[in-house]
Amino acid sequence: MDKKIGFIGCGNMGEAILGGIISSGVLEGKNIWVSELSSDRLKELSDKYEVNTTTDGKEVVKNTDIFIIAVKPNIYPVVLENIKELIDSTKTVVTIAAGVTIASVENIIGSDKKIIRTMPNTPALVGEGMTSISPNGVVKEDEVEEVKGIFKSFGKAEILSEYLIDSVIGVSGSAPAYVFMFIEALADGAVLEGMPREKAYQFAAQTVLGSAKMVLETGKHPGVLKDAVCSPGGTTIEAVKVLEEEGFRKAVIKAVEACASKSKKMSK
Ligand SMILES: NC(=O)C1=CN([C@@H]2O[C@H](COP(=O)(O)OP(=O)(O)OC[C@H]3O[C@@H](n4cnc5c(N)ncnc54)[C@H](OP(=O)(O)O)[C@@H]3O)[C@@H](O)[C@H]2O)C=CC1
Ligand SMILES: O=C(O)[C@@H]1CCC=N1
Repeated sequence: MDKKIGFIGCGNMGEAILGGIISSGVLEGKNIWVSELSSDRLKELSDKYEVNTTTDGKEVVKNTDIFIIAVKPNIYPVVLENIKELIDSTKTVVTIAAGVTIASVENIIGSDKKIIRTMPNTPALVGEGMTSISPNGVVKEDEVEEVKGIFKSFGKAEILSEYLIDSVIGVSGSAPAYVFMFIEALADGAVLEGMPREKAYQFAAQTVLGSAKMVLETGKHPGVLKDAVCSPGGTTIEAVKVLEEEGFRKAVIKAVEACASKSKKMSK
C-alpha cells in the first residue's frame, strides 16, 4: 500500500490495529505515524513496531493520508479541535470510538471532510479482527474500499450503515470480553475436574476457535452443529440441559442488549 497511516492515541485498541497492520505486511513501520502523550509509551511502540512517533497529533495529520483516532470517546473533541485546521480533502479521518457519531465529528471538523466510522475489535492483533465500516457522504467508493482493505489485512471487515453500530459493538466490538470470560469459565470447569490450568486454557481456547471456524466455514446453522455434538443419552446433552436451566442464552442476549443500550446512551 502506498498510503501513509497514522494513529492519534495508541492504547489497547490502537495497538491491536497497529500490530495487525504490521504483521500483515500491508504497510511498514516507516509509513506509519503514532502520537501519544507519554514519551515512554511512544518509545515502547517505536521499539516494537519501528513506527514514527510524536507527542503532537498535528504531526500525525501532516504526515499521513488516513489517520485513526484511537483515544477514549471523551477525548475525541479535544483531539479533533487540535487537528481540525489541518484536515483537508486529501485526508481521511477514521474513528473507532463507541458513542462518537459521524454527525458529532462533522460538527467539529465540518461535513465536507472525509470521515469513516469503524468499530473494530482486539483480535485484530492476531489477524482475526471483525470491523464494521460506515463512511460519511463525501468519502468516495474507492476510498472506502481502501480503508476496508486496511481492516481486512488483519481480519474481516464489512461496510454497514451507521445505525447498526450499537449491535456491532454488542456482537463484536465488546464481545471478545465475554468470549474470554467463557474460555476462562470453561477452563475453570476443566480445572475442577483435575486438568492442569495451562492445559485447560489450551483445550478451552482451541475448542472456541474450532467451533467458530465450523460456523464460518460450513455455513451450517449453529443449532445444527450443536445437535451433531449431542449424542442421544450422552454427555453433551447433560451439559446443554444445565446451560438452559442456568439461563446461559438469556444471559448472553441480555448482555448484548445492555452493551448496545450503553452505546446508544453514549451517542446522545
Ligand atoms: N478496547 C477495545 O476493545 C475497543 C476499543 N474501542 C474504542 O477505542 C478507543 C480507545 O480505547 P482503548 O484502546 O481501549 O483505550 P486506551 O486507554 O487503552 O487507549 C487510548 C490511548 O490514547 C492515549 N491518549 C489520551 N489522550 C491522548 C491525546 N490527546 N493524544 C494522543 N494519545 C492520547 C492514552 O494515553 P493515556 O493512557 O496516557 O491517557 C491511551 O494510550 C475508544 O474510543 C474505544 O471506544 C473500539 C473497539 C474495541
Ligand atoms: O468498552 C468499550 O467502551 C469499548 C468499545 C468496544 C469495546 N471496548
